[in-house]
Amino acid sequence: MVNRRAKWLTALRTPLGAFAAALLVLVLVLAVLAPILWPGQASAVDTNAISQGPSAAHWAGTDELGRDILFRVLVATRLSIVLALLAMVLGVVSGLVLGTLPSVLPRPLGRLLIAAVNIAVAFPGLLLVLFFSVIFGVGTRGAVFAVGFALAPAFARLAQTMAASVAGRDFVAAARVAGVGRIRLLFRHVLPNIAEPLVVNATIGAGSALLAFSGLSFLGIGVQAPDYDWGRLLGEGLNGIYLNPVAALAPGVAVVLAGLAFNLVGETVAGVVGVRTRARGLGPPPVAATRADTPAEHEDAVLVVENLQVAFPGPAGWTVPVRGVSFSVGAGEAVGVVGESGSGKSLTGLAVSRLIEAPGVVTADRLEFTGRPLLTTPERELRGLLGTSLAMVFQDPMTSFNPARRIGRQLAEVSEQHQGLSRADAFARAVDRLRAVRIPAARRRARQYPHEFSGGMRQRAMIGMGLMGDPRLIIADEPTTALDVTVQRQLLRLLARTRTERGTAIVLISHDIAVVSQTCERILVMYGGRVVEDLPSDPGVTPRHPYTRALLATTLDLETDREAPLPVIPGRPPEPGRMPSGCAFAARCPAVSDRCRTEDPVLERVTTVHRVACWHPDGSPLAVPVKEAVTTGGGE
Ligand SMILES: Nc1ncnc2c1ncn2[C@@H]1O[C@H](COP(=O)(O)OP(=O)(O)OP(=O)(O)O)[C@@H](O)[C@H]1O
Repeated sequence: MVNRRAKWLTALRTPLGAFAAALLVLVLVLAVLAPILWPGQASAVDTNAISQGPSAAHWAGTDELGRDILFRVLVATRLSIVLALLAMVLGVVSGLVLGTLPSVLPRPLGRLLIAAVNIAVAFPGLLLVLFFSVIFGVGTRGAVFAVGFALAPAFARLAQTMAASVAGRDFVAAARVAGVGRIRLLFRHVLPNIAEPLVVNATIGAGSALLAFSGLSFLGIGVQAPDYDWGRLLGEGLNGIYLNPVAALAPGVAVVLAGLAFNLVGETVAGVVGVRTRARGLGPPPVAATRADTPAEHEDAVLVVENLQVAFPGPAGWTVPVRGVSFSVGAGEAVGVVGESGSGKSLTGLAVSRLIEAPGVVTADRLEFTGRPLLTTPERELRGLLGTSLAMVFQDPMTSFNPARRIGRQLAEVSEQHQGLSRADAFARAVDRLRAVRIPAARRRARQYPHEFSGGMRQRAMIGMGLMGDPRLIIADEPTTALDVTVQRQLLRLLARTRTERGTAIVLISHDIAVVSQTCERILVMYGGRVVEDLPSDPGVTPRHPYTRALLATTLDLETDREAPLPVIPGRPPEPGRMPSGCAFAARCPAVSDRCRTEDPVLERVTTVHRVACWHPDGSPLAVPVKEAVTTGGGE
């Protein structure tokens, strides 16, 4: 709620938002007050001042009965706006009914309705208005119906498309399974989720209704005398345009300004409800304080990350979910990144792959991949480098591929783009890579679409896509989370084999320390956007940070007592926007001291291969190394 209010205030503070709001308020105030304040002036006939041009007494001149045109334009605001709004409401309501009925009606009827709407949308709007005004007859009521129904097909189409996209979502399927009826489904689950874009379009639609209505009145088939709206005044003004051009100009300007007010307000509302918060007005992102973390050293590092920070603008200021992460990955090394949800693991992986989009801001003292600085290398060069040398495997195998393209072609695209291979050669290479990741009948499979692959096969194909180039590093972000244990094990084995065969380094991001310790020789433990421990998974090295020990203590194994309650780490990680000034883990740490609450520990070397960020790293260390503490999980 606070977020939404802050967004509105930010939108209103932009020049466009402020102008739109001021214009709309002016139009609405005039619509309410003008007919109350100046009814006499607008209808007073002055036979001594017939069809005059602008003068001190009549700023916009007079009409053929000597009535003051400016006052008439001001008084006509109410009727023009009310009729436009009525037509808009009619259009939105009938559009919504037409657009959502297909999801409630039996399928054949629904299809018929969709076809009818599609045909109606194909007609130009003006033609529809004229068609309906012939049906509903001349006059104000007929014009409201004509404009309203002419607007309906566009809204129906919009509602249909949006309702269809919501209807495919999991929560609607869940409600359906739970036995929720179609109509209830529509009102409870579908409509609330499409309301915001519809409101935005309705606001913009009011501008169109105003224009269409003025057009009808101008043609003489809308508002009839003695009533008058802007369209009618425009028509009358045009009759005497050689005597007094301002008589036509004044209502024309009114139509344009009011139409603009509705359209601009619609755009502003769209910005608030649909578009990401912009960084504007927040000031520059916070500069990462240089941390005294001891760098991890590698002579042959593929990846060097020093003091990496990722910040996002929010309504209440910048949030910094990754706050000074430093590590390096040696050639052919497998490094695991573990931590609870929200610790900044994925953002670290995305920042390295340059996949953090604006308004997110990535800064680092050093961010180098194969010796090339990622933050300063030009975009074109970077695309080539990352396209061939870095592979990314994401968590959700369903969404990793474009559902509309064959797998083989998607793989081949990499070689066509970056290695200049011909279409046929690139496809042959794709088949070869699918074979390398053990996809059976690779040639046939390459011609299939992603939905024809199982989850595990899709993940393999994703790794195959990474192998189209000559990857020096594979970043796999929770690659096995959506897979069952057997497939998970196969995939980890494939990653390990790729590493030994090709010397590819691997960064494996996972919340599961068991998975990571089986696959990687080094583990980075992240908490609150920082690396709190960097240790080998070797037997012989015992974890020192209380958080690493807590993570290990929550790992289940075959000997876990099934009767005892599941082990958990008490408390919750801090929100990125509410980091304490001391150690982020202090509130949950069993070994906490006063110093932990006020001073943030840096990552210090305890041995040549082990770094830890803790004021009390020696307090009751775990008796066993990570690999021994974890007795189950995917193995090679
Ligand atoms: N685009 C964004 N804008 C603002 N905050 C974001 C954005 N993306 C992520 N965050 C925040 O950054 C924090 C870290 O996110 P990240 O996805 O890196 O966590 P994670 O450790 O990978 O957790 P998980 O395992 O749940 O994916 C989270 O608290 C998240 O809310």
